[in-house]
Amino acid sequence: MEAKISQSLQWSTLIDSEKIIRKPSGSLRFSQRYKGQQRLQMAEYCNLQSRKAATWLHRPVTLKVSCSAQNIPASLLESESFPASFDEAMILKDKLEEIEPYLSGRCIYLVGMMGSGKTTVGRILSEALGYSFFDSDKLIELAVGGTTVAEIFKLYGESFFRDNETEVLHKLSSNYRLVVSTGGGAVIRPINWKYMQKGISVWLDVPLEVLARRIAAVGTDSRPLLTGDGDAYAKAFKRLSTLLEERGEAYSNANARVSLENIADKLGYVDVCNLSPTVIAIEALLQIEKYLKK
Ligand SMILES: Nc1ncnc2c1ncn2[C@@H]1O[C@H](COP(=O)(O)OP(=O)(O)O)[C@@H](O)[C@H]1O
Ligand SMILES: O=C(O)C1=C[C@@H](OP(=O)(O)O)[C@@H](O)[C@H](O)C1
Repeated sequence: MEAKISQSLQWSTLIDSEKIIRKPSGSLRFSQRYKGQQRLQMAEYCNLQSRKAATWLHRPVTLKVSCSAQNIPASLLESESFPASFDEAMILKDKLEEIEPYLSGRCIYLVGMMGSGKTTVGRILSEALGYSFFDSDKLIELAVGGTTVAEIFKLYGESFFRDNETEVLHKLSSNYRLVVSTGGGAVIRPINWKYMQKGISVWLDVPLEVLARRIAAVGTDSRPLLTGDGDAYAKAFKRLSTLLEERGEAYSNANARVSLENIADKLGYVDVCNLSPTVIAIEALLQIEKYLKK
């Protein structure tokens, strides 16, 4: 595992606050899981960061979302905050500074299965970039007079929902500096890709068991394609696996892929559930950078 991490120097920049504790003296204490070469890489990285950001306080950092965009109702501008650890937020900002000039204001579209974290990670990215955040489902709900996604499916059917989804993506595509969390099924229509191609698409690739666990935890009421009787986890898992079979190829059209399994592997984690949304956002930026430099 250590060999893998030392091979990938860029991963020394992914620092989990659970593993590194900053002492009041400014020195760093590592958990038992970090050894040898890994510790050296992280210490180097942290020292560099400390010099760069000497005025930062050692406390959780809240990245605030700031929003404004053309043709989009003010009521839909998101204002939620998401707390990140000091180290994670610092690394995210640092990476952003590097790649922002190459983005040239292009929108970022997050695609992926239901529960993959498009909304959670999207908010973090938008806030750090100073971009506006939009959840396409919310825009569809507004377009249908405030009707929820679940009600739209029930009252008008899926194809009506999909037509509205396409229309929303069309409208969004004329904007700049947006991060958009798309619905899990947006990838199935080629026309939607045509609109998303004006920006950069990022696939959040999350193992099925994790998706099912997250969805079972919050319930399936707001996700009409997953509703039904029985155990919430088993039901979500079964339905999601069918959907993933149908859509797997479509997701891989995205410009960048963020695989939680790859991140966990590179960081030496056994369980992908230990990956914070900010760490996932950092990996998204690394993959966007890779795409931009191709
Ligand atoms: N990295 C993460 N670790 C733990 N829980 C997460 C993570 N990312 C998202 N979640 C949780 O999973 C659920 C679905 O996330 P969400 O961002 O709404 O996904 P999507 O927009 O892709 O449907 C939410 O309850 C959210 O809090
Ligand atoms: O996968 C899908 O087909 C859907 C995903 C949902 O969005 P999230 O991915 O944000 O849950 C929502 O658009 C609708 O329930 C259909």
